[in-house]
Amino acid sequence: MAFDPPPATGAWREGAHPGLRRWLRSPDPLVLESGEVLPGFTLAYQTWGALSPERDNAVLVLHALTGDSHVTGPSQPGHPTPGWWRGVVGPGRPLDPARWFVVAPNVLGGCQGSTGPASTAPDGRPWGSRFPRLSVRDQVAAETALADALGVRRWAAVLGGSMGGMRALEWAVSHPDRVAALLLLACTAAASAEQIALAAAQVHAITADAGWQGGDYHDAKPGEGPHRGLGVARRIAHISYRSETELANRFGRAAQPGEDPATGGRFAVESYLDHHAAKLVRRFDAGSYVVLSQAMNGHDVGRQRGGVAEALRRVRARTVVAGIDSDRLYPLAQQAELAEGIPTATGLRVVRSPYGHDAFLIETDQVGNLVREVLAR
Ligand SMILES: CC(=O)SCCNC(=O)CCNC(=O)[C@H](O)C(C)(C)COP(=O)(O)OP(=O)(O)OC[C@H]1O[C@@H](n2cnc3c(N)ncnc32)[C@H](O)[C@@H]1OP(=O)(O)O
Ligand SMILES: N[C@@H](CCO)C(=O)O
Repeated sequence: MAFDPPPATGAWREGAHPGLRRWLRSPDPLVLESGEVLPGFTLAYQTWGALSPERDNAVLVLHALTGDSHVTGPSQPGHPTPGWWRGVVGPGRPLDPARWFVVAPNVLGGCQGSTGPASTAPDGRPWGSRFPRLSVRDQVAAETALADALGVRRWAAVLGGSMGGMRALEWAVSHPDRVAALLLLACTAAASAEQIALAAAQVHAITADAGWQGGDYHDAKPGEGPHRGLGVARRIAHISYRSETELANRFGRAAQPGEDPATGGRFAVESYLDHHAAKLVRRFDAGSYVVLSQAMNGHDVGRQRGGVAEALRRVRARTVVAGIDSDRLYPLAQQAELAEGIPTATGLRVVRSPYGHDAFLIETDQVGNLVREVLAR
């Protein structure tokens, strides 16, 4: 991918990729929940603002499945999409870098600078199929190392939506003393049967593509990787990210202009999904998609902690939990469970939107108000 991690060395190393990304390489082996060991790892990250002398203004922003460290600002070299929360983070916005030190890492297992299946293993070849299975806890363990390296003892707030919300929750449960405030958006305490099923179907779409080559396609010529499978996965996923009502109102049974479904042409909604599939295939690694999907499927904050209710009781952060009224992928009942189970939660906030799960990226006014609420001391 565009930002392959630097080679391992015996010490912490820090540097910058082209564009705005920085990276930090841990020399320490990361013992994973599975018992496997990752021999050192790199996390790419971006920051905005400066850490205060008291070190009390750091905010960790955690991205969703196909997001990355580029939270705000225009597109940058090697990355075609502008910041995914540009309406929330920036001068004059709810998370203003004049006041807050905003830190956004690319998740472990990702493909925008952090160690993942497309990265180079110590033997000089891509990890590919040899990349170990990760859990959300492993990803947070890597982020803990980043916090230590940046000198952040306690986050003023940890914010996350969807997969980012899983990591935010895991931070607050595994390190209650390191998270002062918490925003959990459109996420869950444990992946449900339906979420696992949908993600598993997406993983099968990728691994059934001949271009997958057992996961060892990273040296293949351009166009010979599992791009068709990744495109099918994105189509399935994108349907779940939007609401039935939105799709009905927006596209209905309309044909794509210039095409006739009766003679082999596409419906407009098909063309829309084709567009999103093509966009993702251009910017995302299929191996990362599989690793991250499996990590989300394994998410259960109560595992080996006496169950979800017991785990949620560990949280000490001032917590705002919010869901989206039209989210069919992460339905409101899941956020209600979080709001009821976290002793320091202020109840359940509901984002009103026709857009479904993706509203956590689209409804920036409502999300911005939630961020303000979390940051108010
Ligand atoms: C937390 C994270 O970081 S997650 C990462 C977030 N970013 C992404 O996932 C990028 C992919 N995009 C998305 O998921 C969503 O589009 C969002 C949430 C970012 C934005 O949603 P919206 O603003 O509602 O965009 P929408 O889903 O309507 O898509 C608009 C695109 O569809 C295209 N489109 C609309 N109708 C059609 C059609 N009939 N045929 C083909 N394309 C179509 C538009 O031209 C537009 O293209 P562009 O994005 O290349 O300019
Ligand atoms: N559109 C988001 C939804 C998943 O939360 C993404 O691609 O990451």
